[in-house]
Amino acid sequence: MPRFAANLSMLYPELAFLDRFDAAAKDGFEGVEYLFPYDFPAAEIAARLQANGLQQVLFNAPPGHWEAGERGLACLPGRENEFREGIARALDYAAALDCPRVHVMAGLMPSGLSREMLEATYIHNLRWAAGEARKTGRDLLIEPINTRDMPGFFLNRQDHAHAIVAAVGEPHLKVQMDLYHCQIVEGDVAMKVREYLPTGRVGHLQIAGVPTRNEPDMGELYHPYLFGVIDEVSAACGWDGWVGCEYRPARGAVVNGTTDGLGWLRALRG
Ligand SMILES: O=C(O)C(=O)CO
Repeated sequence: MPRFAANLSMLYPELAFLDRFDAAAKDGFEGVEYLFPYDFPAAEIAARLQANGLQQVLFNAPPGHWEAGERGLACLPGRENEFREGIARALDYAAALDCPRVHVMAGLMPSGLSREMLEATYIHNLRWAAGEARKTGRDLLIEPINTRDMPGFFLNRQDHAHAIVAAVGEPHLKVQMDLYHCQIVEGDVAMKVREYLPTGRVGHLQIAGVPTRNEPDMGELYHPYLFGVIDEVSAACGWDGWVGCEYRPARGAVVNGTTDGLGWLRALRG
């Protein structure tokens, strides 16, 4: 069975953020991920992790003006200084939370700029950032995201993400492979797991039911089969990453809605 991490930005929506750590541990999770820690002092989050015996496995670098609709800065010409400040802040939090990986969102494509210019900026920024991450022994991740959920997002496909990682040429830059986005954009998910996990360039997996982004036992993907493929390929190639449960509980923000929806995980645990 893969190692599953609770995504605290989406799971336990009925609870205040800091109370979600406790809830995840009670549900048997040993790792957590979420979008952003920056509203809280790192020491306060570290205390929650420690009190619950949880590992921080992933969070995101500052994405620009999230409330104004921005979704990352990495491909945006003219925002390089802000990008670098965000990476420095993220790496400080990663050190305080003992988190081995940070997701760096690409950004939305501004109108009037060529893809070539965005790609050159993206590679330039990522090369600098991955060099900073290397100094701290942590990985930065880039994630292809579907444009139904995030119209205009620059990075959408696994092959593009792997080409970027190759072009950057830094071992501390890896791909965050979200099977939910992968199914929506590309399909053939099991074969893509077989293709990409053994490359050593996948730093993290994420899952959700497709198309509604609810529990993985809902929708068109049959996750027990995919978990078997992940287990088989991991055993063969030595992949030992986490699988983030990044879905919205179908029952929403009702008390125990997330826990009630974890039947898929209880079934795996036996
Ligand atoms: O929207 C997603 O899938 C993300 O992981 C954003 O970080």
